[in-house]
Amino acid sequence: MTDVVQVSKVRCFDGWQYVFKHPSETVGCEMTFGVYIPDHKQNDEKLPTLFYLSGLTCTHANFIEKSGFQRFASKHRFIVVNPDTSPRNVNIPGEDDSWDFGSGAGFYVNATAEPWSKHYRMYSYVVEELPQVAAKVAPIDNHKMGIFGHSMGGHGALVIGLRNPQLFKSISAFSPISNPTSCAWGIKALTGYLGEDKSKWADYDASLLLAKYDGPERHILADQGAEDDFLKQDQLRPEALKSTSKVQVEVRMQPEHGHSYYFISTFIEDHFTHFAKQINH
Ligand SMILES: N[C@@H](CCC(=O)N[C@@H](CSC=O)C(=O)NCC(=O)O)C(=O)O
Repeated sequence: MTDVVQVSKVRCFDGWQYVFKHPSETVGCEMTFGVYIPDHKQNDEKLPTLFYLSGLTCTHANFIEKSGFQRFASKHRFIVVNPDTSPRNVNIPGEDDSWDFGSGAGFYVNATAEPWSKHYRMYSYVVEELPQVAAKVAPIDNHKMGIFGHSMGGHGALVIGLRNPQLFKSISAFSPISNPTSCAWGIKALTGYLGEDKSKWADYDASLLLAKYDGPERHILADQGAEDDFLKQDQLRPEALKSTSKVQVEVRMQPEHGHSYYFISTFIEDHFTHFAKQINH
């Protein structure tokens, strides 16, 4: 028996877009996530799987409804799993007061500061619980998993991918918050969730993790819109993502593009091609 409940199922590009919900042990509330499953042989065939992390203010729905990813997931026969961006309705005073902190803004950290530490554990949710829960409803090949995301979710994908290279064989991002210890969004979130001691923040900063990464070689693809207002406000700082001997970081500055899902949908195909290359090379 499974405690995962199907919320919806829609036919899309030779596959099915599902939404599920389940009671999460990790974050202590009900969590909703999307799963796209392309048509495949029914007999025990496991499929490569991409996990997508969304940005500030998003639920599971933004990516499903706006990115057009299903066409390419179907073409490559990849499963795609995408969670919500935070716990919700957990009765923390002020949880719904900001668009860049609390609900819709979990920042993919395990909070240690009160009153957030009991529920705001999105790092462990994505790394430990979500792959297991999703595997109850989809034929995930857990040797061929990758992670990508947008903005706050791009930060989450970079951090989680770099810290868990055995789990996630591919990493890519759209307009990631690349250096959260040095931008306003990141400083607000890390102070609130982890406390004032900045030495505790480094494990959640991709640019700092890159400098000390010593795992298997990686090629990270990051697309960035050159006209993105958040880039101009210095929230994203892609220049902080430096290649190392172990990690080639390819930041593609895309002229005339902004931060929105119009930008994501324009380049989404390349992130599926990137994943295909990383798991097959
Ligand atoms: N406060 C604004 C801006 C919110 C916004 O732009 N969110 C982005 C992610 S920003 C970094 O994580 C987003 O993906 N929005 C969802 C969408 O569908 O575009 C606002 O509330 O509009």
